[in-house]
Amino acid sequence: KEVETQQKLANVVILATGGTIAGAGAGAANSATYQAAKVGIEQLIAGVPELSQLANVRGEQVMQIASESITNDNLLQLGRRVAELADSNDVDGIVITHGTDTLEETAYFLNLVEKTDKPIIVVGSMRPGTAMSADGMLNLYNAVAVASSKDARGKGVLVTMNDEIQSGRDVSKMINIKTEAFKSAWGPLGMVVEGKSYWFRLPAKRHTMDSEFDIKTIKSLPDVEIAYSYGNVSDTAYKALAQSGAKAIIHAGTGNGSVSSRVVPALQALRKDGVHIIRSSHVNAGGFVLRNAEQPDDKYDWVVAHDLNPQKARILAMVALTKTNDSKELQRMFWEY
Ligand SMILES: NC(=O)C[C@H](N)C(=O)O
Repeated sequence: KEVETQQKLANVVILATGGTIAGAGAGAANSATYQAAKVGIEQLIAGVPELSQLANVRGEQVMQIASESITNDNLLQLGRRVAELADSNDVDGIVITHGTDTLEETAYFLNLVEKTDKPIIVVGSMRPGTAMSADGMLNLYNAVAVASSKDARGKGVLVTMNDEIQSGRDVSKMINIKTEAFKSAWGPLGMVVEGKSYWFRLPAKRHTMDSEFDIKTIKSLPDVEIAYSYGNVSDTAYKALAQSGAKAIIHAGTGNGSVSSRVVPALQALRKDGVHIIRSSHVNAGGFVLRNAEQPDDKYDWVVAHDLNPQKARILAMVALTKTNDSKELQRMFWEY
């Protein structure tokens, strides 16, 4: 009987990358002072014995780092391993444990490049496992629950934090000191309660199976950098980034991606030199940048990031530039993904 139940359970692989979910502090009161990426995957799995009721779970330690230190090479390495597992007949779902600082970037990257409809869930925690009211155990339990559910197939890469199921494309870390840290301007897709998922909406943008990008054909990612805008901003950072070899610069703009008159001439000149200028917004709750609003993008041959925040715009720009160097194609991709 027990063997029968075991066989009926989905096979879920947990790929561990580090972060606070694998963090450890000196004492239970240390919810914010701790070291990330300390605890190994076997210990994480052993810490949530209830996982075995949800799925046949096995773990792999892909890397062990805090997510602010993730490089493009790390992204490619992780993406390739996810693709291998997704191709395997004995894997039904994949969970990635990840630091929360760049979790939204990795989730969006995988959402663009993984050609599978199997559930891929990225999860982290805001408190280390050693702290009182640590959130990692339940977040991980929820991630495995969603990864093993048939309902989660074909919905793109998902993020389970704070009981919510978020689209990896839309979600962003909005605050760094609360467990209710991850939000999307367009709302969560669903909720996980006691290991069961409840869905309310679907992603509208192209992803995974419907994406024109494929991790298997991406050899490397081009250099795309971000320059932050504010009152009295100068053009120094933009010029320096271009000089160091950036193929595109994401303008992390004020308001609806507005550009200071002190910076406009430099950006026009950089575009003439072949660097793509992509206007996004760093407003907190979610930007919304439209073409030719604020700046004449058609005239300057610039691209707008629409609702993608600067760090997500960087991810799409890197992936898009592996396919095209045409600004009109880039803009199409920014509308579609
Ligand atoms: N909460 C966290 O996971 C933060 C940590 N710095 C990381 O991203 O790895």
